Amino acid sequence: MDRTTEEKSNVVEELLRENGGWAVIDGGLATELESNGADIRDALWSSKCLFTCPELIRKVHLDYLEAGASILITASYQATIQGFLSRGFSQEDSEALLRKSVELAVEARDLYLKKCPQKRQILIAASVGSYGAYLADGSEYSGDYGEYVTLETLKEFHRRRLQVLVEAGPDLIAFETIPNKIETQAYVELLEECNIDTPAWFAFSSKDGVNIVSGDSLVECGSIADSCHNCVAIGINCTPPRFIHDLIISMTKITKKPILIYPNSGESYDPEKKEWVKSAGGSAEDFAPFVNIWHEAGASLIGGCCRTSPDTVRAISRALKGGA
Ligand SMILES: C[S+](C)CC[C@H](N)C(=O)O
Ligand SMILES: N[C@@H](CCS)C(=O)O
Ligand SMILES: [Zn+2]
Repeated sequence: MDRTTEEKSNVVEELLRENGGWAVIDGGLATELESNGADIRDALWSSKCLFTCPELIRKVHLDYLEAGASILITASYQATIQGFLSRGFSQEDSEALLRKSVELAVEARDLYLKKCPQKRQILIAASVGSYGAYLADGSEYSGDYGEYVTLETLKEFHRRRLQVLVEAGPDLIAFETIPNKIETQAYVELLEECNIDTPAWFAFSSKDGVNIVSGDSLVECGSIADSCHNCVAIGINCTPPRFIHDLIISMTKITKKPILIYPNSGESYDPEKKEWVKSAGGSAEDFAPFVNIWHEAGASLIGGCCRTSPDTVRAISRALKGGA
């Protein structure tokens, strides 16, 4: 049965209510694909697995559900029509790969719920990585797209991709690792222009605990997201754990919507080698001891991003349930 727009827009609130005020997002999908042997040192990064090893994506989704995640983020972070076309796929096949990312997560949810004695709500969030992710040069961590990339360029880049993902029927759209204000604005305008009624979250990345990675103001970008009627949660992802607390405090001042955080391990990414390197700022491979502090500070949706694993998710889940 088709859900109404109102039912769709309440999915996050409902999940939080059912769960007592918090919910666990999964961990790094790409990281776990690599841990399972996938080679994603490629311009398509993890979206390469959509055509090389789709069954592995389904397995990793299942592993995250078994670890306690209630929200699965699809393998579409770096899946773009332009990226697939440049690799020789047709328009039709490129769109099918985008849909496949949602289908694999839905299949994992169905498999999990079939064998899970305690039924629980599980949401599928269709990942939309930035234009910088598609460029595959690490520019999602600088937000520097050069002077020729305009608001219209970004809207044109994301439009069909967003429509195809929405048509595949996810519960949510996850705009992730958003690096700058112009891309935030592009997403908000596209949701409206395309009459999309699927709810969305906006997750920004920061490397100083104050602004988002481009230097654009978190307060300003978060407020743009907050004013979007599709937006059901705002937060931070792929950001070192040491910055998270201050960022949550900043967000509580600009939104009443649920706040989400899914930090990375604190390492930094080398886009040329496509490897993660220990960062001088120190790393916190296991940030589970902090999650209750972050929850008290205002975050209600908590998970992990790059270089986190099902073990991280298990530890987050245990900590939020009141375990050690
Ligand atoms: C979130 S980053 C680690 C994704 C990969 C990056 N866009 C690249 O292609 O190198
Ligand atoms: N959700 C992405 C990473 C975002 S930085 C992944 O597939 O791992
Ligand atoms: Zn990440």
